[in-house]
Amino acid sequence: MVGLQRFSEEKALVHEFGKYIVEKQDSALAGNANAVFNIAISGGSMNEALYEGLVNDKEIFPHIKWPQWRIFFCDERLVPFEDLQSNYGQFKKAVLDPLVHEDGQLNLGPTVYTINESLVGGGEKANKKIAEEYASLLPAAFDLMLLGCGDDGHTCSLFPGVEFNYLVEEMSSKVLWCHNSPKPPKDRITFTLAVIAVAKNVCFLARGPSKKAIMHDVLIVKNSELPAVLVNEMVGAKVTWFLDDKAGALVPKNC
Ligand SMILES: O=C(O)[C@H](O)[C@@H](O)[C@H](O)[C@H](O)COP(=O)(O)O
Repeated sequence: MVGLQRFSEEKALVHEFGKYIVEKQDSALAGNANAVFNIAISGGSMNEALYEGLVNDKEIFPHIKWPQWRIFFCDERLVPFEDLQSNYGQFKKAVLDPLVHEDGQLNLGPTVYTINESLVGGGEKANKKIAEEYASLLPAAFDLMLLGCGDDGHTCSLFPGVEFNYLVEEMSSKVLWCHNSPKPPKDRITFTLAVIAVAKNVCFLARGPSKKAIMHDVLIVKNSELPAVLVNEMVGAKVTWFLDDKAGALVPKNC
């Protein structure tokens, strides 16, 4: 059974989302000054929530131990970092750049693990190498994984449909090259379910009316053809969903 947090106010949602992340940080770092917090993040609307809930929230910001953070991307588009489609590029603009001088001080940043940009555009062999190299950087288990859910039920770049079974069914590799993403760009890398399955905590964030139907399919119908449902089934009690009322309009509040 997954956890569900519901909000009618966006401000309350991002604040509680920030609090949840700090709680997971604190348990990862507890009692060990040399410990690190391994966190994996998704692209899209996640960036704005991370900025609002962590950097721009005056109550949360002082509790974040940025130098101990190790940040990875659950999926990445195989484009140069300055391309608007790059998840790292977007995260840098939305979170890392404002973080540097937030609160009138110099904040020593987290360590951020990107794909090897020098291999981008190198064709099939290079794309597979990007995935392999990225897999070799991953920790044995993430302390926290922050996921989004597309309107079609995809998460990371694990899409529903038989043509994507090669991604969803792979359990022996941690990161794969996705060569046929239905959302541009078609070339990406993605974590596999093998990485998600061993994460200590998994958190989904879904906001806005475009998520209404899919949230019903994921949380009520539990259609197991949807990758987001596979995550719920595999990770169970370690999963928490943060939903606003628009996304959760068809999900009863007490479910
Ligand atoms: O790179 C990506 O495309 C994302 O990592 C992807 O899995 C995202 O999380 C969902 O598409 C939801 O995105 P939104 O929250 O923007 O709807």
